[in-house]
Amino acid sequence: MSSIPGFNGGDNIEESSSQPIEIEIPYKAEWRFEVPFKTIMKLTVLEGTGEIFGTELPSNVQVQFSGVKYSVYSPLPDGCKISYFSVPNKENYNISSEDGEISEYISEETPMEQYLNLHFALELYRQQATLSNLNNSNIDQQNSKKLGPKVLIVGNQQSGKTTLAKILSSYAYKMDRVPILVNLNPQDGCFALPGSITSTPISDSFDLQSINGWGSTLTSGTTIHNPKQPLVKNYGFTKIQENLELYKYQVSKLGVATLSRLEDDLSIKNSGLIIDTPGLSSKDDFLVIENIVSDFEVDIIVVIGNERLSIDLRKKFKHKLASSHLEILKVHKSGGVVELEDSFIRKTQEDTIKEYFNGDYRIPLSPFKTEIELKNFVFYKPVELLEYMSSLAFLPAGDSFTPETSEASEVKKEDNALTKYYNELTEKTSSNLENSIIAITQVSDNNKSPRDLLNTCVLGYAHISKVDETKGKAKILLPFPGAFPKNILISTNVKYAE
Ligand SMILES: Nc1ncnc2c1ncn2[C@@H]1O[C@H](COP(=O)(O)OP(=O)(O)OP(=O)(O)O)[C@@H](O)[C@H]1O
Repeated sequence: MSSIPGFNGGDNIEESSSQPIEIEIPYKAEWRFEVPFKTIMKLTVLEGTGEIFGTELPSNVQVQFSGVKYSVYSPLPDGCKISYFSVPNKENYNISSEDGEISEYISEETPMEQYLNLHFALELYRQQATLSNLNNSNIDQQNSKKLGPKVLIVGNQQSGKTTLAKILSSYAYKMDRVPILVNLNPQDGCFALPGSITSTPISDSFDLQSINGWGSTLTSGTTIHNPKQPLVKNYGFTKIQENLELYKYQVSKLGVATLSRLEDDLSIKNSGLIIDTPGLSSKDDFLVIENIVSDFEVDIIVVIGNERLSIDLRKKFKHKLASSHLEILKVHKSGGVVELEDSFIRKTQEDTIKEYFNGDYRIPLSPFKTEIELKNFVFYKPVELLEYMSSLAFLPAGDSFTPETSEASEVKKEDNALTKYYNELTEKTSSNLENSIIAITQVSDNNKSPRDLLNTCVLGYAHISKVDETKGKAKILLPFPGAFPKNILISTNVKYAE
């Protein structure tokens, strides 16, 4: 690994841009680089073709990155020549835990060819689906696959799952497909904010320069890239263990909605799904994997670099494998995958939230600040399951088994349906609300049906920056101007300070 000559550590921030460096990336090799948050790398492809996780970089156009660990792959025999230099990122210059140097190296050992072969195998299934949907009346209904492949990517934490999901969806898009990318890792904000799970038809290339490299969300104003229309379910935490029941519930609802989206649109139907997951690799996680397989009618599981997991999954799903309802494939983990520190993940989450409200250097947005009267709004909060379990421990023995008459018990059952998922916030205090990301649901605030609240999608997000308990008011930030909808709001456990 080398560092950039000429980068002087910030003694003179204004003048410390480095000398440009040119790199020749040989055919089928990748140039891996890490840019700290306190540095901006400005990169230009001078000759040939270079792609970052399947998305081609424009030729002779400068792009910039900060706080990323990426690689430029050279897919064509002409190779790829790039030039880059760095400047300090003044916004992040005070991060003391990292040094400002870019690290980089060229690797010829990359699994990209294997990933490309996997893409072509998936493309064959897409062609079959396309053909069978063209001739739908004449073909043997039983044997023809009418949907594109529904691919689930699993593996250890930080094994390159998201990267593979990016590569497969980018390559599919390049072949004029519109796969739905499903993100089931609430740690990432994929066309939404962290704390959500999403499914998004990919009808455009990813915007590499945006945070996480996905692209714009549906916020205000025009955007450089065609904004995607994600289906967003709120989970409210960034780790699935915090309320596994709520997570599984939301995954299953997202599955239903995604499969019906698939049926609605022929090009999506032919293209199928690519599902990214959080690290699910131990036997305890098998139930979650099993749920996802059935919720999304998965027909291909791709295991990244974990032989034991792929063997265990084969045992688990032996009936589905025997009846050809499922295939399990194993691919190599890339040597370029980096283990991310918690502080890096947290900073990326903060930047995702910031970009949602404020845009980026290309299109700055002007978020809308307003004040609301708390008593006019209904807030719920996702339950931390551990908290819920300990509250149950205080119940007098036998209470929950008291028999009840049918009508009253139905009403109670409906009320109870929510208790392990969401609680209504009766005290709208600063400790409950300040610095929280608020998910705006589609449910109007006079609808108190627990099921509707559980089944709703997220319309958008707001941020509460200040709560004045004495006045009963809160300062709120919205990505768009206009009246704040009187819908039920969910105060998530995702925190952000402006
Ligand atoms: N070939 C590569 N070269 C350089 N960096 C890479 C490469 N592949 C992946 N990375 C980086 O490694 C980090 C981890 O990869 P990724 O997010 O794909 O893993 P993951 O399995 O999805 O992680 P998680 O379990 O946290 O969801 C990311 O910052 C990613 O950009």
